Amino acid sequence: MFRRDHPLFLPLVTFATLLSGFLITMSMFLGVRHLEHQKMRSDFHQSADIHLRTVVKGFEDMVHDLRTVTQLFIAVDKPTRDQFRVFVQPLLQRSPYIYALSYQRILAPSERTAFEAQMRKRYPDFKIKELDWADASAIETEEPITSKQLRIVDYIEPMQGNELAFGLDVSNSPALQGPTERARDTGLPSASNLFNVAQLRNNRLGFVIVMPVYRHGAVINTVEDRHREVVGYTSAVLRADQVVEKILENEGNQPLANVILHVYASATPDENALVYRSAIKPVKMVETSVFDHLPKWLFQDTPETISRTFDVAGKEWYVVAAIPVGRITKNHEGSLLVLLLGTLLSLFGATYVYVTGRRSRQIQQLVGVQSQQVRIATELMKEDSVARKRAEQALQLRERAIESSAHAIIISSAAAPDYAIEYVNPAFERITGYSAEQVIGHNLEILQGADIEQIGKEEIYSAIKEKRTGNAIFRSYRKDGGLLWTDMYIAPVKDDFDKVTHFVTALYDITEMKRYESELEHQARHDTLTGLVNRNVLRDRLSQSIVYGARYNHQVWVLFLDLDRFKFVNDTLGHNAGDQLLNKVAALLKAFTREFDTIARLGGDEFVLILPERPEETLAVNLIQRLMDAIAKPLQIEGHDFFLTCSVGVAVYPNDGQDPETLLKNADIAMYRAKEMGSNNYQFYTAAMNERALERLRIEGDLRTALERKEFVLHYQPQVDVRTGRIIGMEALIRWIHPKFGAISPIRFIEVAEETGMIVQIGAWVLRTACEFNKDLQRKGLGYLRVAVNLSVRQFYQKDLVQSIIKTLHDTELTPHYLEVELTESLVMSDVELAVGILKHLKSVGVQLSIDDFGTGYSSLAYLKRFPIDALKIDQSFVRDITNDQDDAAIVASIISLAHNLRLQVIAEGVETNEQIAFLRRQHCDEIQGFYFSPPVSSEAFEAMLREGKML
Ligand SMILES: Nc1nc2c(ncn2[C@@H]2O[C@@H]3COP(=O)(O)O[C@H]4[C@@H](O)[C@H](n5cnc6c(=O)[nH]c(N)nc65)O[C@@H]4COP(=O)(O)O[C@H]3[C@H]2O)c(=O)[nH]1
Repeated sequence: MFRRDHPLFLPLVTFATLLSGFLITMSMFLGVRHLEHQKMRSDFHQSADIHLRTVVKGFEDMVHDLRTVTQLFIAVDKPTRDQFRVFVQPLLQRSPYIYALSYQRILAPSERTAFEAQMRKRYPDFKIKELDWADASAIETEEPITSKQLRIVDYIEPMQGNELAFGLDVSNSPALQGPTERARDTGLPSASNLFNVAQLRNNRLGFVIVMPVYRHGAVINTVEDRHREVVGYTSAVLRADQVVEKILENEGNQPLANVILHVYASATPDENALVYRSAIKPVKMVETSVFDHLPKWLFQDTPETISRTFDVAGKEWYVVAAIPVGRITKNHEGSLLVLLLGTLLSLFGATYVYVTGRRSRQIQQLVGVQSQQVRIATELMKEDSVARKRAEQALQLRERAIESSAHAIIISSAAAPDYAIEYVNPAFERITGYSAEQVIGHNLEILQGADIEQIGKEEIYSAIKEKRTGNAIFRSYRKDGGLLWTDMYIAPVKDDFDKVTHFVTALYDITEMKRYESELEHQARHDTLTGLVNRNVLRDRLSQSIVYGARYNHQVWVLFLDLDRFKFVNDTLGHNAGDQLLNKVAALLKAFTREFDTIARLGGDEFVLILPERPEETLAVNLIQRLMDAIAKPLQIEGHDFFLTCSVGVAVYPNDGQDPETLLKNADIAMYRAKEMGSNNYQFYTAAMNERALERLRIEGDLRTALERKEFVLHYQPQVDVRTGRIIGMEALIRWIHPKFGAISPIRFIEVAEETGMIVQIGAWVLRTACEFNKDLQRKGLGYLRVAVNLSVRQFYQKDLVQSIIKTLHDTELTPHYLEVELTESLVMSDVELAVGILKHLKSVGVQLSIDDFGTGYSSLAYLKRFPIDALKIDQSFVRDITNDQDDAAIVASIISLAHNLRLQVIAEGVETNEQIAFLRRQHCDEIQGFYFSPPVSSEAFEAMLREGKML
């Protein structure tokens, strides 16, 4: 077009250099930027998904809690106010986002007066309240507004903060009408819209979920049955402005910095129904701007959103997560660097071309002599070669950048049908294990091996065909056959004539991410320690078994299995040993069950088995016994022999429940009953157990404060020397004087204290009080007696047991010799080596040691020799029949002679008659304790007995 000496030649060449430099830079910048954007999106989707799931799960748990409360009304006919309170308290603690749990009782107008009179017995000022629903804050008088059926908020917890709702007639509430009718007609939980809830002051918005309670035992088949039989509703009140925040807090999910979360109590994003917003700026759902016509990923500011609707007890809610608007530099350092370097190189190149061009022209003009042209030409050639060298260097730089990229980069020909690979970088060789020679000339499909049917293939082939960029995820395989998950990005490369000659492909190794993803999924369904399924899967499987059982008229057995004294293995040998034990039990259970049975671990030492009945295999009770026998076989852990037993509760579909929750709850109750019966036991669920379970709950709740409130006292039972007839010792026995239920036997609460760990404080109090009392008797000159104190399992394995006994003796100034520690036989036999060590330590302090309930456990006489003990206490079950059962008489006689051979003292417990004393005396028993001489008595009565010198 222009000759070299044309005035426009130089600017044009400079401009062309600059332009091509910019074009190359831009295309590299766009490519890298696209990859960065894809990564950012995938990170956002991952974290947003976690948040959305947490919110949805929180609402499901809330509905589940309400179902649990309703279960109380199904399980117990007309539960009392106190039962309700005890039952819901743990639920409220566990789910702090619930503002109140209540029971609304339906009353006919004629029952109103009687109901009020009944309530006044407990609440003297009680009146049914009516509310002007147009202005929820105004509570008005006792005159009824309507003569329709009433719905009174009868039980409500917690009372504090909900006083306004207590006794309120909610039958006229416009907000509750729809949900209540829906719940009544379906039997399912039903949520209201947002409205000004009465007890939430200052017109605060809230919503309520209600669930119907039908008459106990009613048969419900039709909607008419539901209308007739409904007697009330359970309900949960939630504060709109707190519920989501508390769910996130409760689940331990801190709001993520890179996600904005909005939750609406409506099916669409209605600002009036917005209940939660994690950032100040609202999320713009629709953005229209000039950028809409350009690819989205080019502009960082384009918001990403994920939204979904979910069900809250029959109401559709809407939740949206969005990515916050970020700085242009954030997450895009790579592309910006490419842009910067590219621009600099382009400018440098253009300047260089311009300067060299101008210089040569100047020379031309200056010399202007034909003869010098040769020299100038030579000069120019030299400079040209330098320029070429520089250009080569720039090219080498780019090549080196590709060579040192951490990700695999492949350049393949655009010629169909092979699209043969022409170049792979070292990262490709490292990631795939193929050398460049092994893949050059082949198609990229070499990486997929035989696994050719893959979803991403179509996208990549159409991108190649349409000559555009494409992205897909593939299961690829390394040369050694190992699975390699790859995220593949492909982009066309054009020549100077705009023709696509090659494709450049970037491969990201996402194997780790995929493994993590599948691990997460596995973890969500399995117990990490044992690999057994977890609670979520258990529910699904149980539902399936129930459907199967209903269709073929088969039973389904749900076994709730809890290991006895497992906590002590953990406490004494450490968690590692505990874990090994759980794994061994899991393996035992797996070996024991059939292919279609399900075994789940619920956490801790709790396992659940679902055993569906099959036509070829009916379920029989001896199955449970076999299972228990299998577990009872000795297990070797860290060189220790463990004799582990378990307690099993069984609930049977369809008799003991029709849904997974009820069956699991009832199997759990039955398991507790089995434990109460003395461990190593199984029990089938019966309706009566429910009452016991409630009582247990009550005891557990009150026991926490009993020590503070000084509700415990010690009674003392004398121990008498058979030869002299004198009192030589006493056993301290604890009594709980409950403010409401009166005296509660230790048999009923010691085990609960043991399980909850409260026994440690209670036991310390017993020890101190007994030592103080004994020292007091000595100071008063009433003799030097021995006081025996019972030690429970958990106390025995307590790390600082010996130190705390030494300290108590020191504080109370009692000589160690006058304290006797009683341990049960089964306690010391459970881990003989450990027990011998602790006993020796105790003995070194100077206290006396005795084995209680001797004869009931499985003592081996060989072991008995190794224990540094002073006395054996023969269990009262043998003593009871010594005068009329020859076997018992023989057992007692041999225990006495055995003990004497081992130089141990013998105390007979539960001695009630003169004949028994005569027998024991003949057998040379050393001491007796029992009602015949005296029952356990208060400290004052015991002191009086000593003063009057009572003798046998
Ligand atoms: N039928 C009959 N019974 C008699 C006779 N003489 C005494 N007894 C009762 O037999 C039990 C003896 O205590 P134990 O075997 O250690 O059994 C105790 C002990 O295992 C536990 N216990 C009591 N106090 C404590 C304590 O402070 N700490 C611990 N860890 N356990 C305690 O509770 C169990 C029951 O205690 P109690 O109800 O006080 O029951 C006491 C006592 O009242 C008799 O002639 N006939």
